[in-house]
Amino acid sequence: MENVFDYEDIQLVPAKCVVNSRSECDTKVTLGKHTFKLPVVPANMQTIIDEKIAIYLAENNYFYIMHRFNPEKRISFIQDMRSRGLISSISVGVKEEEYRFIEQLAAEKLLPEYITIDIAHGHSNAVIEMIKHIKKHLPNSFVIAGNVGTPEAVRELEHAGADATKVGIGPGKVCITKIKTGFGTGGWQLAALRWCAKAASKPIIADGGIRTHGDIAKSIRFGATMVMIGSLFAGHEESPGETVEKDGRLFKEYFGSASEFQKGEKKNVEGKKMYVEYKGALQDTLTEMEQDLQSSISYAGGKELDAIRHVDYVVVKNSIFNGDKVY
Ligand SMILES: NC(=O)C1=CN([C@@H]2O[C@H](COP(=O)(O)OP(=O)(O)OC[C@H]3O[C@@H](n4cnc5c(N)ncnc54)[C@H](OP(=O)(O)O)[C@@H]3O)[C@@H](O)[C@H]2O)C=CC1
Ligand SMILES: Nc1nc2c(ncn2[C@@H]2O[C@H](COP(=O)(O)O)[C@@H](O)[C@H]2O)c(=O)[nH]1
Repeated sequence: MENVFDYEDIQLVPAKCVVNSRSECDTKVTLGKHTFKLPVVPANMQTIIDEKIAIYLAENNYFYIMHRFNPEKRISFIQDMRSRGLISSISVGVKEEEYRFIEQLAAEKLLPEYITIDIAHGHSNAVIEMIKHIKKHLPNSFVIAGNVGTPEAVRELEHAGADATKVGIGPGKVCITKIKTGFGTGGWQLAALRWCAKAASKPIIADGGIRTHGDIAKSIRFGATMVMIGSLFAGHEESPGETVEKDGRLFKEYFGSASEFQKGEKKNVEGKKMYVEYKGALQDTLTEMEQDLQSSISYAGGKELDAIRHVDYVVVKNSIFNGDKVY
């Protein structure tokens, strides 16, 4: 791999505007059989999403993926979503009990629309076997498999039956995989996304490393259909993490799914905890993301997300912020 770069090293080049107002630009995206308001999904982590947020997102036509860290609640979660007429989108791991869980869903005719196989090193036989198992028992569920960081992995998981792959090993804000193992796409996630997208024949979800709303547009330019985001969704009123007060300011916890706080033990720890300043209502962030993305589409010279995929870009190594901050 040559010419690696990350989000902060890239600027997209504006094209002639074809709208009179940014409100004319449409941020909708289709994944599988459903169309969603934004090409963005909050990370399937315990301090980012819970059942209440999942219901809110589904009711308001945003994509969501429920985490897998309360495995005993998944059946009732699917039943509840179904009784409300909402999409079910859950996560699974690859251990033996997860095979029985998939069989139980099939036996009870509980058919989630989306199932995400969520493990750290997704380029593995464990994931390939789980994709096949899900496709055998729940052939109509849309399977997202990850995480991976190479074209070989994308091709192998697609070949095994995955409907989408999730790209990103170690670029996350609470991730320490890159430090503890020396491996990953941290620092070159955007280039890894481009590399993987060139090999993909199905949608890619870019996962981790998004620090600004402009990074969503950049992900789409480099091949993502959808973008998974943790830290920007942490710290909201609705966020499940603990709230703490420090020097009169409110913060909420955000911890890694492979941290000791998630695992309850210090074994194979590859994640940490941080505190994120309280951000207010989740909907305000979603609305701002939509507006910023509408603006991105207008700069791309189009009316729909697809326009972003065709713009030129320049590499401006580490210089776009010039010391500026958004807030
Ligand atoms: N996107 C990212 O960069 C990363 C994300 N995470 C997140 O942390 C959570 C926990 O992940 P994970 O530890 O995979 O989940 P699990 O603890 O459920 O592990 C899944 C299975 O994969 C095995 N496994 C895990 N890592 C490796 C590896 N490097 N090589 C071989 N086998 C492995 C585990 O066995 P054993 O534990 O015995 O090895 C276990 O059998 C997930 O939500 C994941 O998304 C974690 C790290 C990186
Ligand atoms: N290496 C680790 N990665 C993790 C862990 N928990 C979650 N994640 C990944 O991070 C993204 C979110 O990234 P962000 O930059 O938007 O905050 C998430 O979707 C996972 O892929 C972990 O413990 N270790």
